[in-house]
Amino acid sequence: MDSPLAVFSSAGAGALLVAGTLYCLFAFLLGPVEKNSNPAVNLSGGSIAAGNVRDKYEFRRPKETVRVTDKVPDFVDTFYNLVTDIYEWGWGQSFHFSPPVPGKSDGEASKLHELMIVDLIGARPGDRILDVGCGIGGPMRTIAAHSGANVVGITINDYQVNRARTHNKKAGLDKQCDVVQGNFLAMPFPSNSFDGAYSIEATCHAPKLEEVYAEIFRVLKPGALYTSYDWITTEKYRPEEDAEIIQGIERGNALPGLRSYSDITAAAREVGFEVVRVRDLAREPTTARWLEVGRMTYWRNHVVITVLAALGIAPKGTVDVHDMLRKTADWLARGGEKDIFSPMHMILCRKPA
Ligand SMILES: C=C(CC[C@@H](C)[C@H]1CC[C@H]2C3=CC[C@H]4[C@H](C)[C@@H](O)CC[C@]4(C)[C@H]3CC[C@]12C)C(C)C
Ligand SMILES: C[S@@+](CC[C@H](N)C(=O)[O-])C[C@H]1O[C@@H](n2cnc3c(N)ncnc32)[C@H](O)[C@@H]1O
Repeated sequence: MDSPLAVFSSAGAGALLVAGTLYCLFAFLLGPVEKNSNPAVNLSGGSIAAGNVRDKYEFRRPKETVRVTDKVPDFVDTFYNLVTDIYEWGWGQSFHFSPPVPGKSDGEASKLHELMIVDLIGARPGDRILDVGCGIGGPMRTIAAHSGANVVGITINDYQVNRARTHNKKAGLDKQCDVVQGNFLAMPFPSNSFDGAYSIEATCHAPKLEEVYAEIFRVLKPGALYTSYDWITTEKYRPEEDAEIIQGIERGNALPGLRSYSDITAAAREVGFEVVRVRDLAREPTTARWLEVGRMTYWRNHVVITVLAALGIAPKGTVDVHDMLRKTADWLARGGEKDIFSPMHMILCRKPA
């Protein structure tokens, strides 16, 4: 007969095995902890009450992209209420793409892409830098920590302001990083008050690019630099063949209409900027490596969200939003593969001294 100690230790080993298996399954389903500063159990509708998420999603699902100029900021705000938690959970704290860097992980490549901005605009300790359309502040924290500059971010979405402030505090950067809710088409900042500015994949939400550029121009000090990574259609885009792909991208990302690469330089010059440099950072390699959402990842996330929504932990409607994002990812990949679309068209401008 087994000694009581032996029985106890084999039961203990069994329990440990079950616990270990459950933990691995849980970690597999919810994703790696370091990536998910926002675990799946926190998925919400942003500032929209959980019970209203489905109605709001129905509201923002028109077949046509919203093009009525004065409705765009509200529409974009609703969009970010619906997607912010899913983005943070499934992508991270930086809501943008980045070119792959050989030998570096996706996270490292994303940081390098953000750090390039420090060099481009020459951000230095003590400078006051503006982040136009800051999301939940991933890039802001990287740039502030690396450069020693103070960064002020603006986003239309109140929920993102709260997330960004929480993360700034956690990172010990709340003295250097400030976030305000507001419309980048009419910013609550005095003229000539920033030493530099940048925007990452945000000005594509502006119905008229000249309007947001004019605001950035106004708040920059003379001689200061502004850089933008923006979404554009490339010279290979043929509306008669490719319109469906571009409309798919616009619909799934709350864009009022993608602009051609040539419109970017024209808009910058129109508001008075000197254009210093222009480069498409997505052109090599030509495949859409910047959007590799594996099928396994999608299905894992789909299962997690479906279960959480069925249990009433995630709001009803989250499954629809997630499904919409998967379709969006397909349109983005098709646009990238055909080389008719880039999310990383870089422009560097100076406000004349
Ligand atoms: C600049 C913008 C957003 C760019 C990207 C951050 C997001 C564009 C598409 C998003 C995603 C698509 C698929 C999702 C996936 C189905 C889910 O399981 C996990 C999250 C996704 C990967 C999600 C993450 C963010 C994007 C890549 C726009 C709005 C101007
Ligand atoms: C794709 S996210 C990019 C966020 C951030 N730049 C990053 O890379 O993590 C676009 C951002 O632009 C902001 N935005 C869009 N339209 C805006 C507007 N009219 N005024 C202020 N912010 C706006 C959104 O709220 C969101 O924070």
